[in-house]
Amino acid sequence: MKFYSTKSPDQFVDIKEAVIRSLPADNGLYMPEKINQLSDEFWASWKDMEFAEMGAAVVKTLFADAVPAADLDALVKDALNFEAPTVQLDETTSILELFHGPTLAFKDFGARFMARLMAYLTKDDESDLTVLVATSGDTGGAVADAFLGVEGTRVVILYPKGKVSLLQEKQLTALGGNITALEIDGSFDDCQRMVKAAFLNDEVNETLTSANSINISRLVPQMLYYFDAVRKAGDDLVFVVPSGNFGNLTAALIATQMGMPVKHFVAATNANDVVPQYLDSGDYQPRPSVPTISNAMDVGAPSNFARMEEIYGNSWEDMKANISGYTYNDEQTREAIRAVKERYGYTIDPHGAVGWLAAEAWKSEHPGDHTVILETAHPSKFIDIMEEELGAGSVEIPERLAILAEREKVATPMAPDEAALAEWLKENL
Ligand SMILES: N[C@@H](CCOP(=O)(O)O)C(=O)O
Repeated sequence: MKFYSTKSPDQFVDIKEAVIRSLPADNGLYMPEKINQLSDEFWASWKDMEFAEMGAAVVKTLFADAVPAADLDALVKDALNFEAPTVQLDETTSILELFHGPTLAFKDFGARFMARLMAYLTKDDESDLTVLVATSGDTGGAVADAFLGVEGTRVVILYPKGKVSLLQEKQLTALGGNITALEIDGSFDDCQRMVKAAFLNDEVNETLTSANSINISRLVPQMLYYFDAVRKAGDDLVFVVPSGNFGNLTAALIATQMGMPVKHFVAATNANDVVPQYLDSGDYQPRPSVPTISNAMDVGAPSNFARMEEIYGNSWEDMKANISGYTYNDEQTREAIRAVKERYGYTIDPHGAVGWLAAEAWKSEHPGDHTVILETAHPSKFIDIMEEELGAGSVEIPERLAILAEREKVATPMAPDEAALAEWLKENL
């Protein structure tokens, strides 16, 4: 199995180049040369397998001979040591809880697998690896946790000053060791732009690798919880995906290309609604992001839109036949947090609340459809918002997060400037 850049479909690289280099020199995104179909044998037994076993079967099919099957098997099973349970709110509404990993967000699936795959692919290399990552809230914490203490690696996290929650910030800045945080005086888009510029800068990119969803290996394990939900709840589901950089939805699209049955996808966004607007108009206009209470989705130029276009052969009509977009503001999100609690007794985080609103909107137009809302992070990560809406003490903070809350924040301030990052990398790597 080889990989090509969305901007150079005739040039191929091997898995090591795709995963470690992460961003092609032409600034496209890597895609597998071919999406392999799951076999009849898989479909005959997938419902009887353990989660990690089924996940390993899917990953082995997608990556084919790029990594020996026994090694991939071990990597996936070691990474996926937690579940993605489904909670049914009513007959047509389920929540897919993706926050049971170590940092309480869906990013743990991708980050844990990616860290293990990178270690495997570079085991014979002499030079150290610098993992550069931009975050609007959850990715940074998951990547830091996945690489913490891993010898020969250093993680450098860029996050937008004042635009992540207090507990998310502690996950980025309080671990110490091989984790360094850069606090950028700008937006997530500035962080993402600075990271991409560093990859294209030959003076600093030698040992850099990306842990954002521009890295194809981040997306692969994110397919697996969709498969799990389908095998538990049926093949006519409508997945409602709270979206920012669109890696989560892109992973689901790759899963459908491998043969996973699904009825429809709903992309739910906050005010950063570039993709829903595209789905409405056919006109893609990335623009600077605005801060919201569902901060992990504050993305104005979603990286994975290029992969989505590739999957649909640049056809707006085909994309909108499979994906519908809905968008909500903060006031509506706050109301939804209260409504879900009152109606179902369920505590939903601001990102899931945006998803719930979109699910309600979809069902008002398609009564009877079974919507599965991806709950991308644990509500305690947004404790201030949750307590404003549901009252003090309404959400318990799991111990692994509470411990970090007590630690000191350590971050280096930086201007939202590509040259400043390049200078810092030259001095510090
Ligand atoms: N939503 C993300 C932003 C980065 O997206 P990624 O999926 O490309 O890592 C976050 O929480 O940091």
